[in-house]
Amino acid sequence: MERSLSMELVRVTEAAALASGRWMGLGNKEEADRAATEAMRDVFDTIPMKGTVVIGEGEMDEAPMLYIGEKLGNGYGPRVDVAVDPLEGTNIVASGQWNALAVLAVADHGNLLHAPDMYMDKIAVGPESVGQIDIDAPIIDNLKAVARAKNKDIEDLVVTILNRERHARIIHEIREAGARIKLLPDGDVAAAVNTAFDDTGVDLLLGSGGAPEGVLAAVGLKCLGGELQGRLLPQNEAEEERCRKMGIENFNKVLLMDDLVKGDDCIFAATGVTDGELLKGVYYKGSRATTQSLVMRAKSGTVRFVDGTHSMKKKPGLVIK
Ligand SMILES: O=P(O)(O)OC[C@H]1O[C@](O)(COP(=O)(O)O)[C@@H](O)[C@@H]1O
Repeated sequence: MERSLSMELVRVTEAAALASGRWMGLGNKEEADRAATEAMRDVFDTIPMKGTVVIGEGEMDEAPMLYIGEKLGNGYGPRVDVAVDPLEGTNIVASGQWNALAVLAVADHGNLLHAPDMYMDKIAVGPESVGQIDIDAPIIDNLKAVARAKNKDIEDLVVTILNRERHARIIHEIREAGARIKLLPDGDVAAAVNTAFDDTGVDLLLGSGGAPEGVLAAVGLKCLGGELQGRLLPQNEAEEERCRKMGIENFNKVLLMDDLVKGDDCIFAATGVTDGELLKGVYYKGSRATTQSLVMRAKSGTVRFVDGTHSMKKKPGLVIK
């Protein structure tokens, strides 16, 4: 993949963030998501690539755009697989909370896990703790290993986990071990990526969230030299069947980094929609708006933060609401 593709792709997440940020706090997650999806779709067609959506807004009959199998790009660049979440954290935007992102990942054709839309158990850490975690080990062992790797006491660690009833046992075990916790209302892609940045103050992500989000986070962590381990959690026979349809026979298998995204020819791009620990959200002032994005390429290991100032007058399609 050409390295210039990363800078092109950040325009896609910027557009989705600019469109959906307008819906912050308005209590309408569907419209916020629709705005992000339409804006993302429009810009994709200007990007020099032959892309196919492998993680998107749903199957062809469920989603009008960015559906699995949809072709993206202007047809002239590399053949790539694309994972998108135009608005990661629809409820976050609707209620004006933290860490909503417009996010995508691109990898060489055939290199992204075609993760079905179901839960995935996850453990994610930044570079210092790579090789130290084990999704099958007791929580306390993982906490001890990460504390050792980061030269911290367990009491110094901060674990992020979605604030869900299904996580009651894990939360109890983390508290028993003495580590601190950040309970998230939503948004475990940002939370996973945050583990790779000291400034965010977050050491580990634990618990289950969306499987598509797990693949997106794995690409982000691959670019940052971190690690995510996952395991699909089909809840019923229909979900097991969906795994098989996506080519996943052994859904109990622990998914390691190379199962989630093969090789290192992959790009991750995200733009903040609402403020987060890592990225600022969209700010509007008159006819201008500012964005902050993160764009990274695993092959080169380059991590870029991109601040954008946009003239909304020149992007009339984005003055949505
Ligand atoms: O809300 P659930 O069912 O626990 O699902 C968790 C998933 O939902 C999210 O919090 C937000 O997803 P949406 O943007 O689709 O609302 C993800 O970050 C996370 O992986």
